[in-house]
Formats: sequence, C-alpha cells, structure tokens
Amino acid sequence: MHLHASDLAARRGEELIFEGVSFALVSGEALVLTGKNGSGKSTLLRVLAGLLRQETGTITVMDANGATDFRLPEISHYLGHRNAMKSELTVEENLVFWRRYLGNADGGTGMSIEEAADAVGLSGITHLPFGYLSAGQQRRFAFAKLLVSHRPVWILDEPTAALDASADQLFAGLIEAHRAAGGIVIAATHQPLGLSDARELRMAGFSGVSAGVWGW
Ligand SMILES: Nc1ncnc2c1ncn2[C@@H]1O[C@H](COP(=O)(O)OP(=O)(O)OP(=O)(O)O)[C@@H](O)[C@H]1O
Repeated sequence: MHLHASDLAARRGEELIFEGVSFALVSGEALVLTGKNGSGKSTLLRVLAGLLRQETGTITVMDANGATDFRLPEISHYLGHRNAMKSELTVEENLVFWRRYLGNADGGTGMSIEEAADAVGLSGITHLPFGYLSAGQQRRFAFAKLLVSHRPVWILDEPTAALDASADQLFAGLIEAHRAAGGIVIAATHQPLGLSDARELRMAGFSGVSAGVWGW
C-alpha cells in the first residue's frame, strides 16, 4: 500500500487553513500531525477521510498489486473527536451496524464483536446501551469500530484524548499491531501516542507557512 498526498490546501468558510501539504506513506508507517489549536490538523484529517473537499492538491493510493482505482475514504477508518455511536443502541448493535456499513477492504477480515471488545479491554458488556458507559469506555468502544471491519488506513483525530494511562497504552498497542500487519496510521494528537518511528507533520496554520515549515 502506498499513499501519496500532494500539495494539499483546504479552506473552512472564507479562510484558507493550510496549503502546500505533501507527504507519502507506505505500509507500516505512521504519520503524526502536531501543532497548536486551530492549526488545521482536524481539517487535514477530514480532507483525507473524504469529509471535506480540498481546495487544491491530490490524494492517491496504490495497493500491493499496483491498482489505483479506489479512493482513500473507501479503504480508511476515520475516528473523529466524536464517537459516532448511538446512545440508545447497545454496544453490540452499534458495532454490528458499523461492521455492515463499512465492510472489509483490501482482502482483510475484521474481528468478531466479542474479540474487538476484548481487544479494547471491555469484554462482557457489549449488551449494554452505549449511553450507559463512562466516557472512557465509550471511547474504547469507538476504537473497537476500527477492529470489527478491516480497513488498511486509520485516520485518527485525538484518539486518546481524555483517556487514562492504561487506555493510552492499549490504543498504542492496537495501532502498532495494525502497522505490523501492513496498515498505515495518520493521527492528530497533542500528547505523545507512544508509536515507534512515527513521522511528524507539524501544522503551523496558514500564517505560519514558509519553506520547510511542514517538515518535508
Ligand atoms: N466548520 C467550520 N467553519 C469555519 N471555520 C472552521 C470550521 N471548522 C474549523 N474551522 C476553523 O479552521 C481552523 C482549523 O481548525 P481545525 O479544527 O482543523 O484545527 P486543529 O489543529 O485540529 O485544532 P485543535 O487542536 O483545537 O483540535 C480553525 O481556525 C477553525 O476555527
């Protein structure tokens, strides 16, 4: 798998948030977006996930067979600030929905619901309504969404915000396992995620754009 973003720029409302963002990633690599509040990390992730249209630039993906006839949103998971789970449905109902909706990409297979619950340290409570759970438990199950459906690229916006130290470690382990299996991870964060050999893209906001500021 090869992912190449070239000369991306994005606008929110009337404002140009960033421009000239380029990077390339191959299977197993992680890119961490850093930068102060409002510098455009979430905006870039939403562009990559296909939720916002870029102003300029291209995003191309190539699988191991050299095929390029698919788009990044079709082969990626997006975990935003919000968990995208229904409070009234049980955890299992939420995860079954996401598994059916997202399907599997790239010839992979997702985990069963109980395997995924176990992987996020919360087995045995998938029968509970999602809304009954604590904020940390909800975030863990939002992460389980990435496990029940196989998609090779994970796009994560502050995945560990408001989590305890054990959840930080658990998520880092799951991300590293995904990379070891050939996955790609792009994550925005304000705190170290504990990933090995992650590359950093420092977002400086439009006013800070100058040669080399993106670190490439
Ligand atoms: N829906 C919107 N309409 C207009 N402007 C927006 C919108 N969403 C975000 N912005 C602006 O885009 C800029 C970048 O926001 P973004 O959320 O990408 O930053 P960020 O680096 O992820 O910030 P944080 O670290 O606070 O999460 C900010 O100036 C913000 O005010």
